[in-house]
Amino acid sequence: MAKAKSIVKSFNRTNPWNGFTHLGSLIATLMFVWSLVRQYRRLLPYQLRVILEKYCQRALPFVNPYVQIRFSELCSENLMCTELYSDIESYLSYHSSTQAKRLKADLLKNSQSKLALSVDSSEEIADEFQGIKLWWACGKTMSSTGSPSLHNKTRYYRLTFHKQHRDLIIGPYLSHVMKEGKAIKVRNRQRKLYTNNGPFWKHVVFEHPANFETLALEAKQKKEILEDLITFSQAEEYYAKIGRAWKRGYLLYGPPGTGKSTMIAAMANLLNYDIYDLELTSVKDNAELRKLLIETTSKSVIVIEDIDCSLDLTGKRKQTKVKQEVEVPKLPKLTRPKYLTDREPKPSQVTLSGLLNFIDGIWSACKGERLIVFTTNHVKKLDPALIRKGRMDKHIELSYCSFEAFKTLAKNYLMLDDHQLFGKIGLLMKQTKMTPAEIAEHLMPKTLPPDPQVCLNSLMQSLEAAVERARLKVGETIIKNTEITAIVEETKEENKGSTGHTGLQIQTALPLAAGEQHDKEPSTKPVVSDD
Ligand SMILES: Nc1ncnc2c1ncn2[C@@H]1O[C@H](COP(=O)(O)OP(=O)(O)OP(=O)(O)O)[C@@H](O)[C@H]1O
Ligand SMILES: [Mg+2]
Repeated sequence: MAKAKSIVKSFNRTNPWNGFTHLGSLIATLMFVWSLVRQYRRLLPYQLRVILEKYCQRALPFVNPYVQIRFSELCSENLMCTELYSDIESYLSYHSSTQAKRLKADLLKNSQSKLALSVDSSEEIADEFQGIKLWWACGKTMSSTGSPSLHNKTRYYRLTFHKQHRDLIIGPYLSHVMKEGKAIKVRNRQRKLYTNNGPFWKHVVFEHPANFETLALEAKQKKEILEDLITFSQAEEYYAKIGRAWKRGYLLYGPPGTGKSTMIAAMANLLNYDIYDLELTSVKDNAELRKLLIETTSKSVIVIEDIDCSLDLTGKRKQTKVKQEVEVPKLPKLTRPKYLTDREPKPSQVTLSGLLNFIDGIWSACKGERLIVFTTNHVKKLDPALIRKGRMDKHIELSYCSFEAFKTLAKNYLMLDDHQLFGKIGLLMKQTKMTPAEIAEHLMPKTLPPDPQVCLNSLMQSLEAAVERARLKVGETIIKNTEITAIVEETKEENKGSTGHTGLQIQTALPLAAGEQHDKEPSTKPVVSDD
């Protein structure tokens, strides 16, 4: 600096052209050193690099072609700083793991095995965007709070780039960093399973191993569901363009043990979503339901299992209420003190319209992607308004195990692609119905290492027994039907004898054969109706 001052002085006093020459050569030297520092900074020791950078920047404020932006971890006025800082942190952690020589390693929150790598404070990372080179470094500054009780050092990331790329870096590059950082965070986060205890959510780490590969389903159905889910998860812009909230409803229905809950876990694993398992019966009223649902985060599956059992959502709520009012005798107020009655579990006041409002109204206003999934064993019991398309966009029937689905289970459980018993098992499966859960239980190894023959034999015996039971049931049904037909004929004859014509039309509801549609109630009584 002293040399620069003397050059400026001599420039004023003596020959001006001489001074220009000196000043020019000094600037050229400094710029040369500066460009060397920038280019080979990673080869220099950290301390030397910091000193050189500091002096070069001081000496060349007016010719320095580089711009720097600092992103602090904490800003008192704008809490979004932390969010931005953490986006950059995940972006750099991901890129640094292949480039940086000095990294910090921490265990991921709530994880015993996953490592989170981040850039060490003395390390610098070069990045490239559309052919332009830029550099990231991190550091610490003393916080302005000065409070001894708080961490008084604030971490920051510093981005350096050439000033001619200012617009490109401030605009598209930083949005790219934020978007990718967020996506990396989502990929690496520990997913959670939330359950509600009254009006509050509690959570545990969600680590269900289910996936679509191991799910026993017909290939066509599996492909359709997978495509639907992936299309949904990638359609943020499309949903915005058509003016619809980014949400999708799935109704999974079918007999117990056909994989409804397993499919929900597979969906969450596929899309990297959290699960909110909503227990409607413990929600006091519609206001509490609203509160719970507003608290759910983006990228989540909101599940209401066995929706037909959760509440009376069949549209007959009023009827039931009136009946209850008649049946329950009112006790004098003094019989139970208030502190006791307050603690008694009260029946939920959540109504069908409350639930519908939530699906269509408030929830739609919440930003982010969400799936809502209802499951039921009795789809016919549900109010059509609840499951109409637009609310429950996709209805998926999970039914008894097909031979194709059985082969998936055999591969999962016994590592078998084929076996001599497969043919016979296939034939038996055509004659009876068994759920994947039942089949899986037979395929579960009884010894280690597993003996496929033992497991397949056990399955075959069970299938044969089921076929035999179904045959007997069909026999009983035929006998019963013959009896009913005889009674009907007799009644017809009697009516003819007394009136000369059939004044009543008699319909017979025949009993269902074994394995018929699950939610049809079998009835053996003849239904009589006036014509
Ligand atoms: N389609 C399937 N693919 C693979 N495994 C299945 C399938 N269906 C059932 N299982 C096995 O059976 C067990 C029970 O299945 P799951 O709990 O998903 O049935 P569900 O349809 O939810 O039954 P419920 O109606 O009683 O709730 C699971 O742990 C899983 O191992
Ligand atoms: Mg279930």
